[in-house]
Amino acid sequence: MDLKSNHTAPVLTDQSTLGVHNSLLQYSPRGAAFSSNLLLTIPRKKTGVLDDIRSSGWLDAMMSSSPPHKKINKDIQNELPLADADFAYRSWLLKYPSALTSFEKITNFAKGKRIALFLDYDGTLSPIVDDPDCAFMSNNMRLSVKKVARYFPTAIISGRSRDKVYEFVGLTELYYAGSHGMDIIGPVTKSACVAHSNSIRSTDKQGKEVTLFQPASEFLPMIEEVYDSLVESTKDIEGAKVENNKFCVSVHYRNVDEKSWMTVAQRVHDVIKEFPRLRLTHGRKVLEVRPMIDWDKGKAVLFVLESLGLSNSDDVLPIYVGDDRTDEDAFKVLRERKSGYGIIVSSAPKESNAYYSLRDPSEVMEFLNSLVMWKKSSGL
Ligand SMILES: O=P(O)(O)OC[C@H]1O[C@H](O[C@H]2O[C@H](CO)[C@@H](O)[C@H](O)[C@H]2O)[C@H](O)[C@@H](O)[C@@H]1O
Repeated sequence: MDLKSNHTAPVLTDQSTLGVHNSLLQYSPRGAAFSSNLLLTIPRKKTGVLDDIRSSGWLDAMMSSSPPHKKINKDIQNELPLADADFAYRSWLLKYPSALTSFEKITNFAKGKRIALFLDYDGTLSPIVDDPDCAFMSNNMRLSVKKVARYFPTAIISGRSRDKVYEFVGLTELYYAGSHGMDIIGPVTKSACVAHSNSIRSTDKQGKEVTLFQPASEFLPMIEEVYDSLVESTKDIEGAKVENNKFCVSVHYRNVDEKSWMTVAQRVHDVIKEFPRLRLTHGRKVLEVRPMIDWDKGKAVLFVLESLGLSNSDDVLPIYVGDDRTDEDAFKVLRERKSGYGIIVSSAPKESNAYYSLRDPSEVMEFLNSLVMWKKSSGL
């Protein structure tokens, strides 16, 4: 990869919200009707590091950060018996209808429009597994993504490093955005050049000319440093794993005994307090450390649409499918634009900015296959 640019990062402007350091702010749902654990609190007082961690809601967020994927007899988030959990899920479906049962409605709306597809990776195209290095997507899923990309421009928008997610997906016909959209590779088009002054021409692994956009490139040395510090400071916590996602770092605690989650939070807090230009967000059993810039998956979606010449257009229908809190930024952008649909992938009720839902990656695959069938049969 040929990288020459020295970009200036778009600066996050809401750092002083409620006078709280941004690293202590996290995704706050619109109002958790089903799971009160999802209501995250903002620290009222800061008398010490441990107080910060307890009162900031880090632990609450860590507890509620992912539905269980192994235990099937209980909804651990609410400790509801199966029948109640099922009832809660069915009630939730009234607010976020299944994209499969609403398929006709979606395609009716898509008539005469060009669909642009955005897919998150972990938990959307591949099931959540204990070892992040083994989150492989199935061959059937790969085939479905390949087919759908023949008909609709398709981009993967992941928190992973772009190289890693490409390694997992392995399809050259897609656009890729890694590090929560802070590392985007797309086609060389006229609109890509004007899409953002920070875009540069580069070459991909196949030697093809591409447009590269890395709004946080100035943070690379800092991310390397924080990665090394996090590895060092968590090395004695059994099960903790630190992943370098190039422009952000993930600290996984899925395999850490729950009794030590506080220690994980404490160590991460201790490290990032030395880096005031970094912030922390919560994912599924993962703490994500990233640059404090005004860029997220939502901005990445707009960037890709613009690069492809598909923005500002009434005849484009963007669809974004994702399962995590960081995907909410993209759902929100589509909702605010009043064009396009967010589809949340979840087997448990949770508040979202999405319009529709799918239960798990197997339903995502069914949805992608249905899009292909619809397109073929409509002869459009
Ligand atoms: O935006 P995404 O593509 O969804 O990436 C978000 C994070 O995904 C990965 O972690 C998650 O999936 C792992 C594998 O199933 C799982 O072990 C982990 O608990 C999940 O949080 C990835 O490893 C992270 O770096 C991404 O930030």
